[in-house]
Amino acid sequence: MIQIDTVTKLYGPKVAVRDLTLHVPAGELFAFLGPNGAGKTTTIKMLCGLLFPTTGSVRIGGFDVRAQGDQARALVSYVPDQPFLYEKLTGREFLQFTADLYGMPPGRSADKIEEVIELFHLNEFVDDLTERYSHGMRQRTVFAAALVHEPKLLIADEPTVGLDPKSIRELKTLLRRLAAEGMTVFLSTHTLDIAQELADRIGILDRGTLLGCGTLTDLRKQAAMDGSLEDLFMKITEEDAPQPALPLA
Ligand SMILES: Nc1ncnc2c1ncn2[C@@H]1O[C@H](COP(=O)(O)OP(=O)(O)OP(=O)(O)O)[C@@H](O)[C@H]1O
Repeated sequence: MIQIDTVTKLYGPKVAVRDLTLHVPAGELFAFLGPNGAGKTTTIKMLCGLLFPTTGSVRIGGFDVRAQGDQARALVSYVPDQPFLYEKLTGREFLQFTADLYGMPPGRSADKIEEVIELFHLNEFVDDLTERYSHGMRQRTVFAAALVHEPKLLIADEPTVGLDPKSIRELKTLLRRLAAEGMTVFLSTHTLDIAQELADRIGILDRGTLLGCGTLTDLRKQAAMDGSLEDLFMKITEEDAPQPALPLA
C-alpha cells in the first residue's frame, strides 16, 4: 500500500529525510518512531501529497503521489496530532462536509456518518458547534471524519494524546480491527508502549535516516539485546553515528 523508494527531502540545505526506502503492505499496522526532528512529519506530509520528495518516489496503492495525486490522495486519511475542525460547524455538519469533499453519494454518506457517530460515541455532542468541544471530543470527531470515506490508508499522528483511558482502549481496539479488515494503519508516535502493543512492524527514524525496521523480534536481533521497545529505541538511536553531509545537486 505504501511504497517509499529512495526518498530524500531537503528544506533548503537541511536534510529532513535521507534516502528512505519503506514498503508497508495492505492490512499492516505500522508504527513510525523517532526523536523530535527525526523527519516523521515530513515523511507523513509526503505520504499525504502535501510535500513532494526532492528525489525518489512515493506511491500509495500503486499511484505516484506526484504524478497521480488525486488517485493517491483519495485512498488516504490523515489524523493530525492537533485536531482541526471548523468551529462554526456542528460535528455532524463536519462529517457531512468531509463526505462531500470526497464526493460520496448522499445515501452512502448518510449510512457511513451514522456508523462513525456510533463507533466513536459522538451522539451526545455531534449536533453541538465544534467550538464547544473538549480536546478528546475533537480528536474523536476528527477520527470519525477520517473514516467516513472508507480510506485504504489511515495515517495518525499521536492519536492517543489527550484521550481518556477508556477512549484510548477503544481506539487501540479499533485500530487493530481496521488493520485486520485490510486497512493499512500508519501510526506516528512517541508513546512506545502503544507501538509495542499494537504494531505489526516498527520503523525507527533518526535525523532523517531509517535506523531500524521490523518486528520487535527483528529489532531485538538488530540491537543484539532483549528488552522492551523503549530499551531498543534508546540503544538504536544512541548508536546513530553523525551523518555525513549529503552532497547537494
Ligand atoms: N518547513 C521547514 N523548513 C525547514 N526545516 C524544516 C521544515 N519542517 C521541518 N524542518 C526540519 O526538518 C527536520 C525534520 O522535521 P519533522 O517535523 O519532519 O520531524 P518530526 O520527526 O516530525 O519531529 P517531532 O517528533 O518533533 O514532531 C527537523 O530538523 C526540522 O527542523
